[in-house]
Amino acid sequence: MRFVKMHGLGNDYIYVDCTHSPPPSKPEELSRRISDRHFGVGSDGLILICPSERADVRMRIFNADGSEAEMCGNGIRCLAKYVYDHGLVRKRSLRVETGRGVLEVELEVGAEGRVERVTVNMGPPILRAEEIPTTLAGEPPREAPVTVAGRTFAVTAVSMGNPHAVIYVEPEFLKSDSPGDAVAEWGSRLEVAPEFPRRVNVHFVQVQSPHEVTMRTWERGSGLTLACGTGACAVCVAGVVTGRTQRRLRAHLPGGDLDLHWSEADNCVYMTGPAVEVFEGVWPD
Ligand SMILES: N[C@H](CCC[C@H](N)C(=O)O)C(=O)O
Repeated sequence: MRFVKMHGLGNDYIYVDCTHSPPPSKPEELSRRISDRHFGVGSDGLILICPSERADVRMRIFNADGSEAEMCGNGIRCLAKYVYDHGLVRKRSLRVETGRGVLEVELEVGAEGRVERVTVNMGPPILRAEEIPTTLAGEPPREAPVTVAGRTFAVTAVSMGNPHAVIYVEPEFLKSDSPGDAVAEWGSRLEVAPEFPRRVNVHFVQVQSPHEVTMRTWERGSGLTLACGTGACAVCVAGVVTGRTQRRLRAHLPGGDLDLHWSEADNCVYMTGPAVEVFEGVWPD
């Protein structure tokens, strides 16, 4: 099976072009095996590029643990780059079918004729607790207490098609060495908190200014990642509903920066960032 390795700010996935060949029979199992960073290729998960009857192309995304997610922000930017650069769809405005519906994507093509940066209309945030889903109260739940292993966190919950828990922290919490990694220790516990019946992506955020944050992520189904596109969108929304940051936001993630805008005009969240193709390979069938 031919694959392409791509990443968005170091959030790396294995991409399989299924537009002219049948998809893998067991994508959940394939994602677990191919994502393993020692016994497989190594990635945060698997993304299938599929035909669509509603859009130019369809994206299916599987986390490293094999669970299928509704949406992936870094993934959709790379998928759009792939279909343009590889000549599948030579348009600079694309429509991509995802688990949360059809999304509009705008491509920025560089001097060599390849896509370098992508802007995605990620759609409106989902704020009703039962749609996130969460048992926390609020629309959305704002800085609501969630206790895991005896420690209570103030959680703002938002969905971008997939569920997100946003927690504002002091700078030292984000350091990955002092001692051990608090993001991994507490993110892994919060991921499976009973308040989130479908688990949750967990983001720890330090506010620099009303237009700038630093964040680190523990992803549902993949653990620590260098960036999370839907998570950065959720952080943009959480900042507005908690009054901590503005509708235009730059998020500094370990893998780099994303620019977010939660538009007042259409209630949609726009995300802009890079997409990189690293190498092609063949996985034994
Ligand atoms: N782990 C996520 C899917 C990947 C999202 C992330 N990589 C992004 O860039 O949005 C979930 O289970 O909802």
